[in-house]
Amino acid sequence: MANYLRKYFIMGSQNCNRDPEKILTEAIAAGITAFQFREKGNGSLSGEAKITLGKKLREICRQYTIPFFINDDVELASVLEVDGIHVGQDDTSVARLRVKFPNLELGLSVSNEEEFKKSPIHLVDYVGAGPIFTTSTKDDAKPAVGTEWITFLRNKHRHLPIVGIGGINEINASQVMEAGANGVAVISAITKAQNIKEVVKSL
Ligand SMILES: Cc1ncc(COP(=O)(O)OP(=O)(O)O)c(N)n1
Ligand SMILES: Cc1ncsc1CCOP(=O)(O)O
Ligand SMILES: [Mg+2]
Repeated sequence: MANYLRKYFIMGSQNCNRDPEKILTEAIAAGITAFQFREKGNGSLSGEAKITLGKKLREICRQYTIPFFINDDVELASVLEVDGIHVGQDDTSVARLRVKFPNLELGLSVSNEEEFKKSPIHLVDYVGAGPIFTTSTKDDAKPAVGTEWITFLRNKHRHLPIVGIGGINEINASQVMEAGANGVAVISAITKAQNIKEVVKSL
C-alpha cells in the first residue's frame, strides 16, 4: 500500500544551492522512495527552462525506477510522462484529474478539518498531511498542525495512505511515523543536508 511514500523527496531548482541533478542522484543512491518535481516560488524556473530541468530529473528517476510526481502543473504531467500528480485544495480538482489520468497516482494536500470535510478522499491514492511542523520552505504554508493531525486522519481512515510534510527532518520523522503516517515528505532536510546519505538513512 503506497510503499513509495516512505521517504518522499520533493525539490525544485529554487531549493538547491548546487546542481539539482546531483542532489537527486545522491538522494536516490541514499534510499528515497519517490520524487516530486516542485518548481515553484521565488527563484524558480518557468517555460522551457522548467521543462528542460523536468525532463532531466524525470530521466534520472526512470533510470533508477523511482516514482516521479509532478506538483500542480497538469500540462507537464503528459510532457514528462509522470507516474503521479500532487495537487492542493486550490489546484486542479482531483475529480477532473481522475478522469483525465485514470492510471496515474494522485495525491491531495489536506491541512485541516475544513479541508478534510470537502476532500474526495475516495478518489485519491494518498494525502499529504501538514505542515506538521513549522517550515520556512513554503511562503504560503498554512499553520503547523502537529502530529495530532496525522492521528486524526488515521482514526478517520484506517487504510488511507498518509504522508506527513512540513518541517520534517531526521530528528522528528519518527514522531510522524508513530502518529500513523506511511511516510515523510521532505524538501530542506535533504536539499540543505551536509551529508544526504546520513540524513536519508536516518529518516
Ligand atoms: C506530498 C505533498 N504534500 C503536500 C504538498 C503541498 O501541496 P499544495 O498544498 O498544493 O502546495 P504547493 O506544494 O503546490 O505549494 C505537496 N506539494 N506534496
Ligand atoms: C510543499 C509544502 N507543503 C506543505 S509544507 C511544504 C514545504 C516542506 O518543506 P520542508 O520539508 O523544507 O519543510
Ligand atoms: Mg499545489
